[in-house]
Amino acid sequence: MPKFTVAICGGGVGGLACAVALSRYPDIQVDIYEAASQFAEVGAGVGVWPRAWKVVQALGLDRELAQVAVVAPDHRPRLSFNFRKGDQPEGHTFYQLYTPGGLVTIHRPEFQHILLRHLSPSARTHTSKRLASYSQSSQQEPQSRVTLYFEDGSSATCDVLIGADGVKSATRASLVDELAQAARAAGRPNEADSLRRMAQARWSGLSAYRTTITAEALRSRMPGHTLLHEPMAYFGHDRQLTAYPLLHGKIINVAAFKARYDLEGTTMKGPWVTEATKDEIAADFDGWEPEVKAIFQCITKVSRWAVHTTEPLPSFISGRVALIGDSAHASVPFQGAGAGQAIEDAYLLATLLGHPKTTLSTLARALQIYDAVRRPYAQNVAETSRECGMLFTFNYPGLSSRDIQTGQMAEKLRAVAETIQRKWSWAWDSTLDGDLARAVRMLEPS
Ligand SMILES: Cc1cc2nc3c(=O)[nH]c(=O)nc-3n(C[C@H](O)[C@H](O)[C@H](O)COP(=O)(O)OP(=O)(O)OC[C@H]3O[C@@H](n4cnc5c(N)ncnc54)[C@H](O)[C@@H]3O)c2cc1C
Repeated sequence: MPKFTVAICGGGVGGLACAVALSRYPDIQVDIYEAASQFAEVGAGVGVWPRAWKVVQALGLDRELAQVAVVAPDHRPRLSFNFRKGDQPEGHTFYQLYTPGGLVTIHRPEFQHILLRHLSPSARTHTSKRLASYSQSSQQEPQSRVTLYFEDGSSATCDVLIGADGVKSATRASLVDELAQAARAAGRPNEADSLRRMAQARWSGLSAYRTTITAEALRSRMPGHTLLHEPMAYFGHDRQLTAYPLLHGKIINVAAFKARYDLEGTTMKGPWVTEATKDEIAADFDGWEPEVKAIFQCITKVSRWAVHTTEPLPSFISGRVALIGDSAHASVPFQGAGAGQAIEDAYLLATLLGHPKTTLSTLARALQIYDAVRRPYAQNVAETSRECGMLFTFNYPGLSSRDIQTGQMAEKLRAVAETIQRKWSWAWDSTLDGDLARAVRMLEPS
């Protein structure tokens, strides 16, 4: 007989990492509800920094992942990313971003297969189950349950619901509605109105072209291309391109961004993901250096994503419901941190739920601790990701792109790079261990 049941809504990296982390506790029954008809990831890469990689190791996934990932040798400090100013005919490398601990780059579908393989046999997966909303009793009694309502008309119940349903999260919409109702009932109508606005994701003003190319194609176009050996980040005004090798260097992940910060926060009309052509991307990066042009020439298929984010929520939890990953804190991807943050949320929440002190009657407390420990950190990472995006595209306050085009270029670029290095230091100078220990201490007051 399980001590309680957990429903996870969404089988992306966050939801599956959470299910794998909960699989360590045989007394918790896990059900995963995924909207798609099968578990499928976008055929792109994901970079994982040391903080999240340590969680991957704790979950016992690292050996299998190392077979398919590009891992820094022995995880020793190394120079990881070359920063190059790319919006001119002759590229100019202005910085080498030092990434102590290294970056692990993983092909997303392989990552998902490995997570699925590590689910406990008792974890039940349900596909074609798109959550519409949920309800729960406002009285937090041990026997109160959460009811999930799916778009196909069916429903399910659980003791805890974890919303891992990404940036368009239906769980977040229901949770924000609960928080707004509570604010209104407490006589805070203004707070209720601003909460309601947080239910939906907002366009960041960024479009991301996402694709992979083969190293073979790139080698035949430009045998000495830097990307054949090292990750690259190319910078220009309102444009940025990050690329790195995957699958032991056989393929190269490419993410090219176009910024319209004047449109940040607006509502995007039409689909968020559309097909694009290599001519469109080449036109957006017209005048860029030959290395960048060579990348575009190798493209066979490319899609364009309108990158959406969420406003900082005042809570990731409500009663017996918790949000993790992009449903809680979707950010722009300029620190390569969204998936890593989802993995950290998943691991910390699962550790609290699996702890012997957590029972049906203390569930709400475990969720409160999750919120108290994870929310400030994850929201800070989302904010620094936004700042890095502005630096990458030379839109940072006090940073004029004219300065960069003209005489003061070297000095300004170095300042940009050093700021980026500083803003990324969270990724390699800290671990989740301290937060985990603090969370467990809060569960076990002396
Ligand atoms: C261009 C780009 C590059 C990026 N690069 C990196 C990187 O290098 N490193 C990094 O750490 N992060 C990166 N990210 C961010 C990362 O992709 C996300 O933060 C991460 O995928 C979030 O994981 P998640 O599980 O929370 O959500 P998702 O991966 O979006 O998964 C959500 C799941 O929920 C399902 N779902 C949705 N709605 C429902 C519903 N109503 N009911 C049931 N299921 C539902 C979806 O089908 C999906 O399977 C990048 C993002 C972009 C756009």
